[in-house]
Amino acid sequence: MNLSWRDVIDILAVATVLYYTYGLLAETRAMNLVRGLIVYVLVWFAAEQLGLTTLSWLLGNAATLGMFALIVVFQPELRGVLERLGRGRLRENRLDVEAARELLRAVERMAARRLGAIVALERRTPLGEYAVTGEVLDARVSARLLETLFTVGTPLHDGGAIMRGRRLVAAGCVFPLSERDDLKYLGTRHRAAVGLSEVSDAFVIVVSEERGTIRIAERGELSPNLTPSELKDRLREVLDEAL
Ligand SMILES: Nc1ncnc2c1ncn2[C@@H]1O[C@H](COP(=O)(O)OP(=O)(O)OP(=O)(O)O)[C@@H](O)[C@H]1O
Repeated sequence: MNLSWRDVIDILAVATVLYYTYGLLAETRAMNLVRGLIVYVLVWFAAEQLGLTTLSWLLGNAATLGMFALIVVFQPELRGVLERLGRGRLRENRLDVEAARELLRAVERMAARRLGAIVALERRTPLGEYAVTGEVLDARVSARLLETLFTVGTPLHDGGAIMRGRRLVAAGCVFPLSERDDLKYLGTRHRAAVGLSEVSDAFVIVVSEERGTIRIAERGELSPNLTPSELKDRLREVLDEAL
């Protein structure tokens, strides 16, 4: 078989598309779907090969209907992927050192003042669908801005804030609550932090109004109480640079 330069370009292009598609889907709920689809296709293929006509007819027709259902169910993810493609940014949003320092300063002060707060750092999973549940700000992050936003009695203090890189995207946002039974003893602020980290790869910082504690929710897990310097260490993982 002759391999022409066209084939080489073709193979490289397909590999690139698959690589970026994986990068976009990894850590989102769409990844479970991809695994499910692979099993579905394997069963369908086996049914065809074994001549199980009724089963393969059923799976074939269900697949056509299923495509429409998937577009409806995963509309937020699809929109997020297209938005990212449009912005030409397929990579993770990196926090910069300056924004991280401002964030740390704000969290430390809010914990000391017992201002309840919840700040989500967007990474690969787009959080645009949650940003629009609050007030879209698109402001440069500063400690004073964050502290002001979470001051009790102000219109935006209820709900969570979302950071994308060095920008404060929105505040007063409603995050999904975790349904985990073992977290039912927690209040809604902490359950919302865990809930958002279950459906995305966001790094969510929660300051408790009652206790003045700082905790992080990531990948569906809530950390124990952290000191500001422990939070700084954990932030390095998101930052990937010295703080
Ligand atoms: N779905 C949500 N998304 C974002 N923020 C939320 C959500 N639900 C509640 N909150 C925030 O949590 C606050 C209520 O916190 P609550 O006391 O129930 O929780 P908590 O986890 O015990 O927090 P704290 O320790 O600060 O009291 C609300 O005023 C609101 O600001």
